[in-house]
Amino acid sequence: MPEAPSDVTSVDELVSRIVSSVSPLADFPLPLMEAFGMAIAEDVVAEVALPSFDNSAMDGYAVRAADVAGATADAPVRLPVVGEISAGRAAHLALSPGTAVKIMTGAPVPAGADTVVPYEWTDRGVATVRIERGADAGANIRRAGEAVQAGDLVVEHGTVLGPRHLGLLASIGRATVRSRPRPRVVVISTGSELRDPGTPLGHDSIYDGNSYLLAAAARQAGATAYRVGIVPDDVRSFTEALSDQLVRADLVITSGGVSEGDYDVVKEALGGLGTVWFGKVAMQPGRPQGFGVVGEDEVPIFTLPGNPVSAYVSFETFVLPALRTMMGKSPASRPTRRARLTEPITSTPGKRQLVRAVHGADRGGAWVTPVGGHGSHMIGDLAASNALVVVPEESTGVSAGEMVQVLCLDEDF
Ligand SMILES: Nc1nc2c(c(=O)[nH]1)N[C@H]1C(S)=C(S)[C@@H](COP(=O)(O)OP(=O)(O)OC[C@H]3O[C@@H](n4cnc5c(N)ncnc54)[C@H](O)[C@@H]3O)O[C@H]1N2
Ligand code: MOO
Repeated sequence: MPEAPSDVTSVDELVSRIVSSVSPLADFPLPLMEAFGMAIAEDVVAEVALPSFDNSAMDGYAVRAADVAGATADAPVRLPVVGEISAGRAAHLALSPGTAVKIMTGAPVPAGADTVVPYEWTDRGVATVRIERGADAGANIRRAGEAVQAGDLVVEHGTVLGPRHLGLLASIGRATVRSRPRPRVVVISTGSELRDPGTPLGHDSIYDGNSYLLAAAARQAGATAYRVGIVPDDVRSFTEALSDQLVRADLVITSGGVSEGDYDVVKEALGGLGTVWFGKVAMQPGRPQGFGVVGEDEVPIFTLPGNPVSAYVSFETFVLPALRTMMGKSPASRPTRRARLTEPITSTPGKRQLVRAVHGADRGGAWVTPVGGHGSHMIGDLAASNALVVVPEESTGVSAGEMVQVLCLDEDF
């Protein structure tokens, strides 16, 4: 039966509430490697040109093109070698007409030279060199400013820094760049039935998979994750654990204890504060949700449902946009891609369904195949999937062969 609209919040409404209520973290200068994967919060203008001086592209001899013009194996040119310049050990040499200077790749071209003859065209002579082929003026010389000019805008505000950006920033001499830091995310699992992996299980206990699932998802999103682990279904223990953790948190994620049970500790502990909303979202899985702020610093908190698939899908739908907003990354939510559905999906109208699936591509284009069943405890299916098919709220089902919207979970964006 479709939900009564007054009872439930739509996914889009909650996402936009979340995105508009979290703020980007303050930016500050970060050492380059710490800024890897983060959005830069400044426009970077090169203060130096690259290359910063004319330099050789080859190991060989710096000469004047006119002096070697017409050289052949049968009619070689012989020039005295008057010096040697290697990269990083360059004397200020000037080349006189009719002479050669040995030069290594990257070394500054001496004044007076206008070309470099590679070793391969010579006898590699030390005192004199026999040159068997001429070189055009300008050949094998990398000109100052050819790669980047001083004053060029090299990295734009908002760019997510990857290896190539870091290489360029270091090359123009930047040791730090203004960037927003990684949000510090604290992950707390609630449930008296939970045990740590590696410890014995009782007949009614289960291992805490969620804190690993969620901490890893937070890390994959670019955050620093602190996995606090298990807190039992006891309001005092939960409140203590939460207030202990708030000092190091930019964002808190809890799992479990938010539905209608008699021991739903998260709801009980936070429900009275008035700063955390609890409700139902028109989404499957991930119906019970909570979002708000806690503590003096008003740290955003997401109280995700305990079923593992629900917790993960809720992270993807609600926490990821918040983290990306904090990091200054855009878009906040993962963009969907279109793919051809290979098997039918049934759906009840009134809620958005996010179906675990495997996504791939062949010569016919992108395809997506649902994995497993609907149950939000089916973690095996979750691990076997790499995508979620988004079945819209109004849909009554999708037939095989139709095009659908897909979230590709392991793709960077
Ligand atoms: N009467 C109702 N019952 C339930 C409703 C409802 O509307 N009315 N909603 C169901 C839905 S949908 C979900 S989702 C769950 C959410 O429950 P909670 O968030 O309160 O979570 P728990 O009850 O604590 O646990 C649910 C389930 O997940 C397992 N779990 C919990 N934590 C972990 C963990 N860290 N690692 C692995 N598995 C975990 C737990 O053992 C339970 O099996 O509520 C439904 N009930
Ligand atoms: O919504 Mo619960 O998240 O169906 O399993």
